[in-house]
Amino acid sequence: MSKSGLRVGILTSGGDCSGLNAVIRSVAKSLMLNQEATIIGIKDGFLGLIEQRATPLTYQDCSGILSSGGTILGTCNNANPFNYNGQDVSASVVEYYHKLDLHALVVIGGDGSLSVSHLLSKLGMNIVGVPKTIDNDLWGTDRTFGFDTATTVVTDALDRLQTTGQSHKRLMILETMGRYAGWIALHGGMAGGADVILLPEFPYDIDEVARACEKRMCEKHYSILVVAEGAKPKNGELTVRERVCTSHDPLRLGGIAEALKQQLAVKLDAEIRATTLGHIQRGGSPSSFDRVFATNLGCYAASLVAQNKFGLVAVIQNNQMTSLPLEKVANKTRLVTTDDQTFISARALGVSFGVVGDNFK
Ligand SMILES: Nc1ncnc2c1ncn2[C@@H]1O[C@H](COP(=O)(O)OP(=O)(O)O)[C@@H](O)[C@H]1O
Ligand SMILES: O=P(O)(O)OC[C@H]1O[C@](O)(COP(=O)(O)O)[C@@H](O)[C@@H]1O
Ligand SMILES: [Mg+2]
Repeated sequence: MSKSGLRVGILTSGGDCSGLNAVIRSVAKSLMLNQEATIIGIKDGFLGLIEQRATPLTYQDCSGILSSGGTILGTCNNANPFNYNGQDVSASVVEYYHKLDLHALVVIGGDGSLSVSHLLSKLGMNIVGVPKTIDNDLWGTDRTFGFDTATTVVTDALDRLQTTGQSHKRLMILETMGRYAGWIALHGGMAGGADVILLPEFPYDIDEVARACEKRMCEKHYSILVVAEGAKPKNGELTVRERVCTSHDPLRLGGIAEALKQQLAVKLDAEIRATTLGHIQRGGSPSSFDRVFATNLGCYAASLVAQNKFGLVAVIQNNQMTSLPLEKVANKTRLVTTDDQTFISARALGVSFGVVGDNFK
């Protein structure tokens, strides 16, 4: 046991993203170095708490992982302690937390995981949350780590699609992730110079999309369209890739790029190719921005633990680290709005969102 006797658990939950290991390293090293804490790694998110799988992390375990993608702890996006195969196993999760003799638990997760964390903290667990997701859709924080890396992947893909699209004079469609939020498509699309960006927040009019593509094809003989996986036509449905019935939100989105290609093919006299980036956006080494940001978040979360401040989420607001109560963040998401500066810039540059006039709603 460490001199201070402080025992802190850590877990990663929900879809992985680049920078998870940077947070684990930062939380663990700063608590070990400054509080002489013992760090207990919980395996596979909340599943590890349910199935009682945890192991101490040594300083060495947390070294050399800053640049690696994924999570050394594993993760899970369908293990809800309040509904695990139809049963509420939250009491045994709390019991296991006490059995591990934890002073606190750091949960690195997205909207779903932070909602679970809020419920567990109401049952007496000392929890500090660290927001993660490539989707950048968490309420209360200006951004999440993993997002910069994901948009960098989108940008690289668009640069590549541009050269091949230009050579063949084609309309190139790229589908990004993001669930019901358009942040990845908006930022990736802007960084990659897209002509048309379709977001979940603003259902598109297919004739307007066709008009915008045709205009660009006439002007420069090729065009780039970015579509978020959660985008849908006006009065239309989401495009669903699969259903994970054990998940709190069973829908897995995907396939809109191919669907759009079919819809546009009958309206345009142009060759069209569709690409879906998928999990490439989630994997691999974090960008330098995400490494530093994730490290800062981890250190801040560790400082909250050291000060016995629990039931909180470490966030960034106006470039300052601060914290918010879990209950404020739980069950909320942050979507693109028309007053977002990147959206405003896109409109000023003539990017089409497939919406007629100013009919954004
Ligand atoms: N609103 C919610 N209330 C309770 N549990 C939830 C809620 N949303 C998701 N969960 C559970 O939280 C875990 C992670 O959720 P998920 O949405 O996959 O990831 P993320 O934390 O990245 O949003 C899963 O075990 C899921 O069953
Ligand atoms: O890996 P899965 O289960 O296919 O889930 C895909 C979803 O996870 C994400 O990559 C990340 O979402 P979360 O951060 O909320 O887990 C979404 O963009 C995407 O819709
Ligand atoms: Mg989520």
